[in-house]
Amino acid sequence: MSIRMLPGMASAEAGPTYARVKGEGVDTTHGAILYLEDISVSFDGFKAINKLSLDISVGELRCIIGPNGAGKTTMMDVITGKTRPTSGTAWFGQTMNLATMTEAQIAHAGIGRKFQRPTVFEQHTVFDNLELAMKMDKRVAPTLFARLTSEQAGKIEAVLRLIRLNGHEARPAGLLSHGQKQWLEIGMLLMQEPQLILLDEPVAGMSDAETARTAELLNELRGKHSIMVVEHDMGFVTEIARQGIVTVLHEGSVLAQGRMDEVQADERVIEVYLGR
Ligand SMILES: Nc1ncnc2c1ncn2[C@@H]1O[C@H](COP(=O)(O)OP(=O)(O)OP(=O)(O)O)[C@@H](O)[C@H]1O
Repeated sequence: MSIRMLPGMASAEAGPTYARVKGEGVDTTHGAILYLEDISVSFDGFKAINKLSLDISVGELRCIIGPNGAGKTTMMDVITGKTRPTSGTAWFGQTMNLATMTEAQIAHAGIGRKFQRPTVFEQHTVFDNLELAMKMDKRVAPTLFARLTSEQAGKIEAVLRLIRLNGHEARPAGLLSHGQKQWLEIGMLLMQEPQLILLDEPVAGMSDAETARTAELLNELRGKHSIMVVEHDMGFVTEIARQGIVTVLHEGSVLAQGRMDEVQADERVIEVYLGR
């Protein structure tokens, strides 16, 4: 991460920002869950994001790639309300203007983000982590110590299978491998049923086998959730992009967009990656 901190800024890794509840009232009648229009972000006059426009369709798995410093993290910070755009607009569905919402309101509306570094509750078991994530929903907080309904238990079971941690549910999360912790955190996001999931470098630090399993996991989520994945690992991106759109960011703008084979063959993309 090439993030320079300015006084008063919160750390990008400050902690989990889970979407709290399934988004209600997200108007996706025109088919898009997210619209970024002409977004710019300046830090002391330096344009980290420069007139960026991008939209994500409902159920799409969009991969975002780009060299270091391209503005990928800053873009996610704008979507989650951590950084305010200097100009431009960001819409969640047709009607929610993200620029007027706080980080907590955006999370509550249904945008869930997973940071690069896993932030699971290490002392708690895998099962408890998933249960706690589900019960962070403020509306059910009074039932924090109540028994799970069979529907809730079934949901946890389904997520455990999906994240390949069935059989590990009684283990303290602190004893999991790095990859397993990342899957658990994805599971915790899923428990909250976000409308849009943002994953920041999900396979960073994973073994090849863990990376392959993460690709399988994301392929299983395809079509069921709207997901934006920022990743440097091109093999992984190729696995999950399939025939979908890959967006290449460079100097804060969209440099190229298309299928993975198309963007990989694009001279401008080759140039920024190889620095020719
Ligand atoms: N808080 C900040 N203050 C000043 N400059 C910043 C700040 N955050 C990011 N930048 C700069 O903005 C540019 C974009 O950074 P950003 O972290 O969004 O890029 P990135 O594409 O996520 O890079 P990487 O792949 O290395 O994580 C970089 O030049 C970075 O140094």
